[in-house]
Parts: sequence; C-alpha cells; structure tokens
Amino acid sequence: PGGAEAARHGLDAESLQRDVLDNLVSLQARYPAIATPHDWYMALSYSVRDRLLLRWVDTVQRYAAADVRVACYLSAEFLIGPQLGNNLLNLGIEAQARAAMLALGQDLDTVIALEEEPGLGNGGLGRLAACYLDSLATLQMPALGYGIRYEFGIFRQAIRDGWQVEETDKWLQKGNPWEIVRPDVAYYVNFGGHTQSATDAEGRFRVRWTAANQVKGVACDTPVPGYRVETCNTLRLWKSEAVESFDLADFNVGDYYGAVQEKVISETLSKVLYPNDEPEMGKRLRLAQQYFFVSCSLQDMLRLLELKGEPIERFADMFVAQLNDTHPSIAVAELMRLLLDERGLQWEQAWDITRRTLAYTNHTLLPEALETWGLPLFRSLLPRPLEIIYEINRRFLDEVRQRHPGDESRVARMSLIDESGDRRIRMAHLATVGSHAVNGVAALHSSLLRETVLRDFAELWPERFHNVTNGVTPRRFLALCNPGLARLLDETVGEGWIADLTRLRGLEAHADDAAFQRRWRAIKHANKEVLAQHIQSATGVVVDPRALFDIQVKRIHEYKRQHLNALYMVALYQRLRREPQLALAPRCFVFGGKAAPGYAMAKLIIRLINGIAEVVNNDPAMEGRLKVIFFPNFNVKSAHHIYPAADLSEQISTAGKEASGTGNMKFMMNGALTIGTLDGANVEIREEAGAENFFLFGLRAQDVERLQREGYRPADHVAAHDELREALDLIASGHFSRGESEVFRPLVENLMQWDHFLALADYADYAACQARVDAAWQDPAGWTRMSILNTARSGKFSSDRAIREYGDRIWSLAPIG
Ligand SMILES: CCc1ccc([C@H](C)CC(=O)N[C@@H]2O[C@H](CO)[C@@H](O)[C@H](O)[C@H]2O)cc1
Repeated sequence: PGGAEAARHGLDAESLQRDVLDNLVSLQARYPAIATPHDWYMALSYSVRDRLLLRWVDTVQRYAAADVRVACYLSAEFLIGPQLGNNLLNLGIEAQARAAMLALGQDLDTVIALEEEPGLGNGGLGRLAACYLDSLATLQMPALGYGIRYEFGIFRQAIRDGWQVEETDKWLQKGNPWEIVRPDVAYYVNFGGHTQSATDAEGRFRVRWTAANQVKGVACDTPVPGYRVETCNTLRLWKSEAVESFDLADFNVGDYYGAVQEKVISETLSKVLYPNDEPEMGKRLRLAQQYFFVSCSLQDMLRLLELKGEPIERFADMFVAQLNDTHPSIAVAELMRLLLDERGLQWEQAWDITRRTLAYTNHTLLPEALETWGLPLFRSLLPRPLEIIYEINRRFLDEVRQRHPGDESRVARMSLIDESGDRRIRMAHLATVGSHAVNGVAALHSSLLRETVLRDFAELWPERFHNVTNGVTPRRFLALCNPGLARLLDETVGEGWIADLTRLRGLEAHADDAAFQRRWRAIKHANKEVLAQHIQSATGVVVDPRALFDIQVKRIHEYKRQHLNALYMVALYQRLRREPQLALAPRCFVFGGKAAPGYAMAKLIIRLINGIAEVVNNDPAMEGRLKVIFFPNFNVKSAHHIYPAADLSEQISTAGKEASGTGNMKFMMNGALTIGTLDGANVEIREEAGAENFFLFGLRAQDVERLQREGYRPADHVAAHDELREALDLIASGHFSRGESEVFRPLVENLMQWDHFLALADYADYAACQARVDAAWQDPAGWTRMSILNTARSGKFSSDRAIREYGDRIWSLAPIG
C-alpha cells in the first residue's frame, strides 16, 4: 500500500511514533504535555491495532475467496490476557515500539503494564482456548473463536486478614482499544414461550416457537494475529442487548422502570462470568448465557455460509465447531432447530450435518463438574430445543437397543435424560451423541474418559474417541514473559524455536557446559529478582532470590491439593524450629490462585496458607531459611512474572483428577523442575523430560481408584507419621490463626475423617520426594542440567502441536498460507 496507507501501517519506529502522536490527539484529544499514562497506552494500542486491521481485513478476504473449512471454537471462556505486549511480539515490532515511545519520553514496559486484563475466564479451560486461537492464527488456519463478551470478568482477588475477598472486575472501565463492535452483525435469540406444530404450504411438518422474550446478540470482534505471519483471525464475542431498549408506551403511562425493564433483563445475559471452576451450579442465567452465545454463533455461521453462496448441504464442509467442554453443548439441539425449523431440512439430513460439524472436548472427570440441567428449568427456558433433545434421545436409544437388545440398564445409563432422581439432561451425553469426535486433553485423561465417564459410548463408537494432549503458546509463555531466556535461546538454537518449539532440543548439547550453565542460572536469578519485587509490592514481604522458589499457582481446589503442600510447609517449619542447624536449602514457597466464591473449603485453604505465611515470615528463626507467600489475584498478567522465576513447579494433584494441567507445561518451558504425581499431562512431561529430570511421588490413578472404592482410613496415615500428626495438631491448635483454634477445624476434621483426595495417604512419599528436591538443589550443576533438559524437551507442549493434531485427527483442516 502506498503513501498515507504505508505511513499508517509502517512498522518502523518513525511511523509508529508519528501515529502514536496522531492518535493521542485524534482519539484521546490530548497533547503530550498533559497526556496521562493511560492516554499513551490508548494511543499506542490504537496505533498497533491499525497495523493489525490491515492483516485482519486481508485475512477475511482470503477466507471469503478460498473454498476452505473454518474451525469455530465455541467456548464460554477465553482468558486472552493483556493484548498490547503480545500483539507487538506477533507483529515483530517490539523494538520499534520501544524506540518510538522512548522518543516520546515514555517507557514501553510502564505503558504495557497499564493494560487492564480481560478476565473472561476462570482458569485452565479458558486459557487453553486463548492459546489455541494464537496457534490457529500462527499456523494460518482459518478459524473463529466464539464466546461471550462479559462486562464483568473473573473477580479481582484481594486478601484481607488472610481471607480471600472478591472485588468486581471493571476491565472495561477505561475502554477497550482491542475490540471492534459490529452493530450490523446481530442476531435474535428466543427464550421461554411455547411451540406449535403445523404443516407448511408444501405440506411439510414444521414447528413454530413463540418465544416469551427475545434478546439481541451483537458481535464484538477482537483481532487474533499469528506470530510473524500475515494471518489475523477473529475472536467474536457476543454482547446481549434488548431488542426494544426503550418502551415508549410504558414510559408514557409513567412506568419508567417498565420502560427499561426488558433492557435491564436482556443486558444481564452477558453481564458477568460465572466464577465457578468445576463445581456446577445449574443456575438459570448460566443456561441462558450458554444458549445465547451458541445460538448467535450458529446463526452467524449460517449467514457466513450464505455470504459465500454455498448451499446448506455444504454447511459441515465449510465449518467444524469444537465444543470446549459441555458449556456450549446445547449447540447439538440448536443447530438441529435452525436446520429443521428455519431451513426446512428433513431430520436425517439435519442430523448428518450436525454430527459432521460438531466435536466435543472433555476437560474434567469430576462428577460434580459434569453439567446436568433439570427438565422444568430447561423446558421453561428452551421449550423447542427440549423437544428436539427428546427426539434425538428416542432415535439414539433405538440404536442402543438394536446393538444391545434387552440391556435396559445400559439404555438407562446412556440416555440423555437421567431418569433416576429429578429428571435431568446429561449434557456430556448430548455432546457425545451429537458429535463426530470426542477427545480428552491428556493421554491418561482420555483413557480414563473411555474407561469411566463415557465408557458405554466408547464401547458403542470406539472410532470417535481421541486424545489431544493440551499445549500452551510459546509466544506468550516464553518469548513474551521471559525475554532474557528468549535471547539466549535465539543465540543458541536460532530464532525458529518460537514457531517450532521442537528446535529447543538443540539445547541438550549445552546442558553440561559450565559457561552456558552460568548464563542459564543468571537469567533465572534475574527473573527471580523481578518476581521478588512484585511480591514485595503485592504483599510487603521481602524474599531472597537465592532461595529455591517453590511455586504452586492454579485455581484452589481440594483435588489440586494445595493443602498437601501446606502440610509439608508446616512440617518443615517445625523441623527448623526443632533443629535450627538443619542443612536445609533456603526455600521460598509461593502460592497463587482464586477460589470459587461459594467454595468454603478452598477459601479455608487460602486462609491457612496466609496464616502459615504470617507466622513463618515474622519468625526470626525462619529468616533466610523459609518464606511463605500467597500472591494475590493470580491471573495471566501476574503469571508473566511467576513462570520465568520458578525453580520448582508443584503439580501434586490426586492421580486421575487433573485432566491435564497447562501451568505444568509453562513451568517446564521456563526451566522449572516438576515435583508431581502421575496425573494428567505430568505423565507426558516426565516421559519427555526423562524420569531422572522429574521428581515423582504418590499413588497412581488405579491405586487411588481402588483406595476410594475399597474404603480409606486417613487416620492410619496420621498415626503412622509423627511429623504429619504434629503438623495437623499445630494447625488445629490455632498457631496459624492468631490462637483461634476453631478456624481450621473443618479442614483438619475433614482430613482426619474423609480426606477424599488422599493428601494424607501421599504425605510420606511427598515429604521424601521434597527431601530429594532439597538434595538436588544443593548441586547447582546437576540442577541446572536438569533445568536445561526440561526446557530442551518441552517442544511437545506447544499449542501448535496440539492444534495440528486437531487439524489432522478431528477437523481435517490444514493451514492456508
Ligand atoms: C460448570 C462449572 C465448570 C466450569 C469450568 C469447568 C472446566 C472444565 C474446568 C477446567 O478449567 N478444567 C481444566 O481444563 C484444563 C484445560 O484442558 C485442564 O488442563 C485442567 O486439568 C482442567 O482442570 C468445569 C465446570
């Protein structure tokens, strides 16, 4: 593009500098002398966005012209993280932006740090969706992310007197330069009401759904640039609006609230993210949110098909839709409704298109996280989709009866409707029956899925079940968050590693090189100093970057066993008090993670960690030996400082419970060693790194299953282990709760009586493993070697590898360069 066009999209520092100044005036109506840091952030962001837009429109044109299948990733959560830094990296203009801002008297890092993070997700599932969008664009695969544009994302976590306090997330308060609102891309979504069946003019059986109310969904698009490629895909998030935002009639009769009531109700749909991660709440608004974004997304895909001039019969050739867990699984019934009721297709043809289009990813085996909806609620909100689900179930159970005549218990087990208690719809069954492929997110998880939760379906359709082990983007979680290491990697294995992580294997040759080791340790140390500063400003506690940084960051949940880590800390504290001369390596324990607001035990675990921190960090005997930190408000932004600074990555979930984990992969890439169980992707991390470069402990999944089935007596383990008993006693005594002995009673009693996640059963092995960690740490050359080898062998855990596997095995979709 020539002239102004070139200037506006020039990637050089001068053009950037000019455009930032332009935008400061034309968009922020400010001039440098009075510009606020936020003004500079917005001005730079709009300048970077302009450079994305060119690629964006070019990509859309290429897709419109090409006869290619588009991958649609349907997810209720997209934890995309702060955008500016990542967009500068993927455009390859970080240095130019730094020079441009410097010339304007601004520091780029300060400006980048101002960005409010779009917290449109809870944890693993939401972040995985964001990593996958980055890889789809980088691999130049035609893709669209579809989700909800929550006005309020995941709550802000503050810690008061050791307790988690939830604060409203106001990410949109200062505006969002990265989204383009498209009022012209809007759809209507029905709720409630009733259905009538009739025969249409051609004598075909048709059903009319007369809704009680309708909501409008408006598209808000965010660009998703690939790394150093022309492709820029789209994340399309739906915002709910009232069909009629103001009812003049009501207003005129003075019913002012009535006049805006519909507006208020409709807008609540995309108002707030449900902060639950695993426990399923079954709230009406949650189901309405799920149906809302799924209906808008499928209507949008049908419109895009028309725009391409393709017939409805080719829908499944032009689109594949991945269901990110069961949250969007109503898509099975909604696509059928759109094809039957609005396109007049026959059932068989509609069903064939639906199944060939949809694929389902399961992210958890925890029974309490498998979504089911009560029939009364479902019928009152979604009468037509329910009718379709009944018909899907009738035909499906016919098929089951044909394959297993007389096996009515199997029929009952497999039915989409759980007839035992109050009749509920099993969303995992609906997703499985309505999809051509089902996958788990790590090898162990996928096999457990086939053997337990979806066993009957895997027997019926073995060819539909796959595994695609999770991955994470090396752009954000290595190149962007760990520039020191990135530079050493560029020097050592060439820059190609960012787009092809298997190239890190080239590091192996340097694993024992003393000079290289020194540089490796220096980079880690520098990252630890940066984290130490963030810890001090967030908690006021000073930590020593020479200590072993032992980090556990993830959502707080009993199956993730933050309390097992806490028990070990207490034992260590007691040991150091008893034997001050103990030759134990100084250790800094860092925790981070949010608890679902309604999850009392998780909140108590946060209180315990903070209670231990308060005592340990103020005990002179622990100075230089032990520090405990609970880092508040763990999110993508703080993760940027945490993963590069870790020496030890805690992946200690009860075997068989963590579907995959993705933090474990981010730690590995950044040279942390893992202490973990054979659970989720830990199994594959240990395979890749080598058993000698992984600290393994704990019961295996089959042991856990047997113990939980045959009965488990936690008290036996307490009786057999003095250190464990003393630790539990000290916690129960009130030592970590300012003398109030009642505070942790629920936690200690639960452990002594139930300990459902077998923390006490694994304690002895965990403590022994931690002793091996301590010994290994005391040999810097040995430790550094293991650290280098973990990074070198982390290539498999790039989300690029995972997306290629989805493309080959499930989507039959290839990159279009
Ligand atoms: C209905 C409430 C609810 C909300 C979220 C979820 C998600 C499935 C929970 C989740 O984030 N699961 C995590 O997904 C990651 C990505 O695959 C895995 O790495 C984690 O192991 C898994 O816990 C379940 C139930």
